[in-house]
Amino acid sequence: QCSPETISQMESIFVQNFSQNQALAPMCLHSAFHDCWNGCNGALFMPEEIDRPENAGLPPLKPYLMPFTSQFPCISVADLINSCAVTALKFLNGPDVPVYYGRLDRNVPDPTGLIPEPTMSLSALIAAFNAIGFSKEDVVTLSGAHSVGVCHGVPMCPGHNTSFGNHYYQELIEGDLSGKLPTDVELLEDNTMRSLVQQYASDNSQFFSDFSRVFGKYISRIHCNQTSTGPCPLEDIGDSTTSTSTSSTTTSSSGIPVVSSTSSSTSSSPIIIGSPIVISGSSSSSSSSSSSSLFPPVPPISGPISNPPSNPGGPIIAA
Ligand code: HEM
Ligand SMILES: [Ca+2]
Repeated sequence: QCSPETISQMESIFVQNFSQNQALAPMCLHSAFHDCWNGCNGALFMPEEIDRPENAGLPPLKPYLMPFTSQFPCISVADLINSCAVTALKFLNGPDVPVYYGRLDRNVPDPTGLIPEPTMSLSALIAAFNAIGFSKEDVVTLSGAHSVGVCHGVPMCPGHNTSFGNHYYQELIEGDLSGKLPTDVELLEDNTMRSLVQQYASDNSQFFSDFSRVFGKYISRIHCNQTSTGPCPLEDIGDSTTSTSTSSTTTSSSGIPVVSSTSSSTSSSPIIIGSPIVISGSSSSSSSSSSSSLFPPVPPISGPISNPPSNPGGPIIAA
């Protein structure tokens, strides 16, 4: 297990890299959502998992984060993902989220088809979260993560997507639906959920404290067969994931609909704006050939941003 000093060393590397590439911090936050759905176990980066359509947008994170495990052998992949996520949240001006270290990695991919699809109905979305112990209010809270980042290159909160905050809820209320997912817009369909959207829209500190609590709970979800000092709320699932959940529904892979205009019409085809893959030539520095993959080509956020992404030209991994 890493010392607090090592953890903070890692976090300062994250922060340095976040400021060099705008796409990175939202990706880290997104990755914790995906790794922890079936338990924070690092399996997200297994080859069988990362390339699944449900993980679209996340593959560039793997070659960025994995080298940390050789630089800092004390950290598990699962802890690395969560460390990056909570550091990202702070970097993006979001709240502090309690995080502990000591998760163990699992060498079996999680079942496919568990992560909620952006096209699912509100009732299916609520049911999916209920099944893992989260209320419909929690769905409203967690969805606020879409105040940052992009969906297939489209800013989720255009003009505001580099800062975590309640502008997401304000845009929903105001009917400014550009860049929103169908599941975002659906939060207005249910009275209870809509009133929480309204509360958050007018009270950022309530949003922050709820997000900190609910996301903190979410990233503490590990399996009980992992010897960890942290919370352990999930049942032991053993280590033989047979082909369970055959979930036929992996369809929407390439076609995630994003609400494109301020009207409520959804476009039937995916909107992919610009966002060319910029290869950050890891030009100079540290001889080793592997260093070129340390900072991967992550797509820049298109649309208005406060702070243009600069080409990092290679990783900054402090010795
Ligand atoms: C409620 C169900 C959710 C659905 C259906 C959903 C779906 C999606 C989709 C389709 C994307 C776009 C990925 C791409 O670029 O192709 C996305 C992005 C993102 N999601 Fe979610 N999400 C959900 C909940 C969450 C939660 C709970 C979090 C974290 C707390 C989260 C964090 C993010 C972030 C930060 C991004 C931006 C990623 C980036 O900029 O690279 N999402 N989500
Ligand atoms: Ca996982």
